[in-house]
Amino acid sequence: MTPLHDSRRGLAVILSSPSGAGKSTMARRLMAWDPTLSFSVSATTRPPRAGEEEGVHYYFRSREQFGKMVLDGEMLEHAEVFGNHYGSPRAPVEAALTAGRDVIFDIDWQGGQQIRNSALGRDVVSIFILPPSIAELERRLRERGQDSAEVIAGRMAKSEDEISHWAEYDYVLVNDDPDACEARLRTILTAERLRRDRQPWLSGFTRSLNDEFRGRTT
Ligand SMILES: Nc1nc2c(ncn2[C@@H]2O[C@H](COP(=O)(O)OP(=O)(O)O)[C@@H](O)[C@H]2O)c(=O)[nH]1
Ligand SMILES: Nc1ncnc2c1ncn2[C@@H]1O[C@H](COP(=O)(O)OP(=O)(O)O)[C@@H](O)[C@H]1O
Repeated sequence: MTPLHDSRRGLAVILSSPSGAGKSTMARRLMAWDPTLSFSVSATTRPPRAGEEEGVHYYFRSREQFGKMVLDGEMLEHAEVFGNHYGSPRAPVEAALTAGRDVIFDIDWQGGQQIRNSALGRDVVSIFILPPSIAELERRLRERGQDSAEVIAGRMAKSEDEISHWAEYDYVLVNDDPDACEARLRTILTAERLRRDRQPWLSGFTRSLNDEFRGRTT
C-alpha cells in the first residue's frame, strides 16, 4: 500500500488583520500548540522594537538591502506598509513546505493577495482577524506600549483600509476572548489539514481495499 502523506506539501496559513487585532499573539499561540508549524520570519526596513530579535521576529534590513533582495527574486511577496517595506523570504518557506511543514505568515492584505495568486495558491488557507471594536483595537495598540502616539494614530488611520479586505479571506474571526480565538484557529487548521490529506488518504485506502477484495475473489 502507498504510504500515507508520502508526497504531502505543507499549507501556507496566512494571518492578516489591522495592526493590534492580535495576529502575532495568535501566531505565537499556534506555534506553542503545534511545534511542527513553521513561522515565516519576514524581512523589514522598520526599526526593531524593544525586545524584538533579529531572525526571530524579523530580519531587520536597510532599504538598500531590502531592495536588493527583491531584485534578486528572494521574496515570495513584498509590500509597503505604514511607510516601511516588508517581505517574506522565499527560500525558508519553500524548504518548509516541501518538507511537509505548514507555514504561518503574519502579513498584510497585499501580501495575502500575492501569495494567493502565486504558485502556492492551491495550498493556501487565509484567515482574517478582526478586533471586537475599533475602540478595543486602539486600546490594544496603546496597551502593547511599543509604539509612539504618532505611530498608533497612523496604524488606526490605516485600519479601515486593511479591514476592507476581509472578504478576500477564507475565514474571518473576531478576536474577542484570546482562548476562544485560538480554539477556532486550531479547528480551522485541523479541518484544513484533513481536507489537504483527503486525496492521498482516499487513494491509498481504496487501493488497499481493492487489493483486499481482489484477494477474496481469486
Ligand atoms: N506583505 C507583508 N506584510 C507584512 C510582512 N511582515 C509583516 N507584515 C505586516 O506589516 C504590518 C505591520 O507589522 P508590524 O510593524 O510588525 O506591526 P504590528 O502588526 O502592529 O505588530 C502588519 O500588518 C503585518 O502583518 C510581510 O512579510 N509581508
Ligand atoms: N483577545 C485579546 N484580548 C485582549 N488583548 C489582546 C487579545 N489578543 C491580543 N491582545 C493584546 O493586544 C496587543 C496587540 O496584539 P498583537 O498580537 O501584537 O497584534 P498584531 O500582531 O495584530 O499587531 C498585545 O498587547 C496583545 O497582548
